[in-house]
Amino acid sequence: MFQPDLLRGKRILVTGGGTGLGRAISHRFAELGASLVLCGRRGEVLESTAAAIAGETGVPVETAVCDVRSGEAVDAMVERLWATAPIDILINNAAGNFLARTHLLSHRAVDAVLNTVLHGTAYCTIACGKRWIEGGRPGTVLSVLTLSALQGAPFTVPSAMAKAGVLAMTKSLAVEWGRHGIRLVAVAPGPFPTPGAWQQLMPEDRQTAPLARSIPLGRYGEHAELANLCTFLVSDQAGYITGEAVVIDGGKRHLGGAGPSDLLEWTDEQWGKLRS
Ligand SMILES: CCCCCCCCCCC/C=C/C(=O)SCCNC(=O)CCNC(=O)[C@H](O)C(C)(C)COP(=O)(O)OP(=O)(O)OC[C@H]1O[C@@H](n2cnc3c(N)ncnc32)[C@H](O)[C@@H]1OP(=O)(O)O
Ligand SMILES: NC(=O)C1=CN([C@@H]2O[C@H](COP(=O)(O)OP(=O)(O)OC[C@H]3O[C@@H](n4cnc5c(N)ncnc54)[C@H](OP(=O)(O)O)[C@@H]3O)[C@@H](O)[C@H]2O)C=CC1
Repeated sequence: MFQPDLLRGKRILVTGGGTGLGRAISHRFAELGASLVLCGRRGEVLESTAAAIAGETGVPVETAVCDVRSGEAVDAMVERLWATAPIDILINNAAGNFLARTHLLSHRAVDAVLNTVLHGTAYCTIACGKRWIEGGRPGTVLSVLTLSALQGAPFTVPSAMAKAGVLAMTKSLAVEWGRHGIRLVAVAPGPFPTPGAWQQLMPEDRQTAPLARSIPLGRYGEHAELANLCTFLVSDQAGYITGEAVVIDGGKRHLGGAGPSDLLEWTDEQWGKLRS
């Protein structure tokens, strides 16, 4: 589907690259020749993923233990990485989220999500952006949003707020940094099962709802589908796309326009009865 060397020569930093979607995206980048740096808080998780990806693809995979909630830690990580070679592409994927009734959230609970998703993304983006601009180098930032950035999401309000902020950053910096050859793009996925997201957001009680009610294509996303979209967006083939967020959700976002979703499961008999 892609040229096998599409990302050769690109050095890519993936936050949250040790697990879930970050891992799947990283794996695809490596298959296409990119060299990788995977960042996260847990060194052993990063090492295990890096070894697996390097073993399967033969490309170098570095790791960087860093809590993106700390601006100082992010600056130190990026400074250290740049000392070896500049990063060409940043993937803002690290996130925290949980289901909760918003009026009961403590300040620390709100901060745990906002600091990771909104502040962490800003710290990583600015740390790379300033080095690209000062060094006269082009760069690309891809941020992983959620559908909630576009349409809100009850019971995961700090995440929706933070991701909406990241979308605003994407559009704003596309304009401010465009003349430096820096592109900012985003993806807004619907549900893609991962252990991390399912543990936080899909308790057993929620897993019985029929998929067809909430996703027009009737299935969850596959990791490879998201990874391929990200690959295209960060590649030079997408060099004229900036400030955009691409939704990848099996049509979930448009369900509201289809009317009440229970109608999707009506039988011919039910429709016949209505007509008569
Ligand atoms: C077809 C049907 C569709 C259904 C939809 C399916 C889902 C679709 C996907 C939607 C989009 C997904 C977005 C995602 O981001 S998924 C990513 C999930 N991954 C993670 O969250 C991994 C990282 N997460 C964490 O590290 C933690 O969860 C946390 C964010 C909480 C941060 O951890 P940390 O160790 O720093 O924080 P603490 O545990 O010390 O907690 C800090 C305060 O937060 C309070 N807290 C924690 N959890 C909860 C909770 N569940 N409810 C309320 N409050 C919570 C905690 O008590 C601390 O506050 P206090 O000190 O005041 O007690
Ligand atoms: N799965 C889904 O259905 C959807 C996911 N998304 C988005 O996709 C991305 C990946 O989610 P997913 O793979 O499902 O979930 P995961 O829980 O697997 O991924 C979250 C990653 O972020 C890292 N991380 C969390 N907090 C920090 C921090 N403070 N500093 C550095 N790294 C951190 C975690 O590693 P560690 O704990 O070691 O730090 C982990 O690798 C997120 O941005 C999420 O919002 C969007 C829509 C749908």
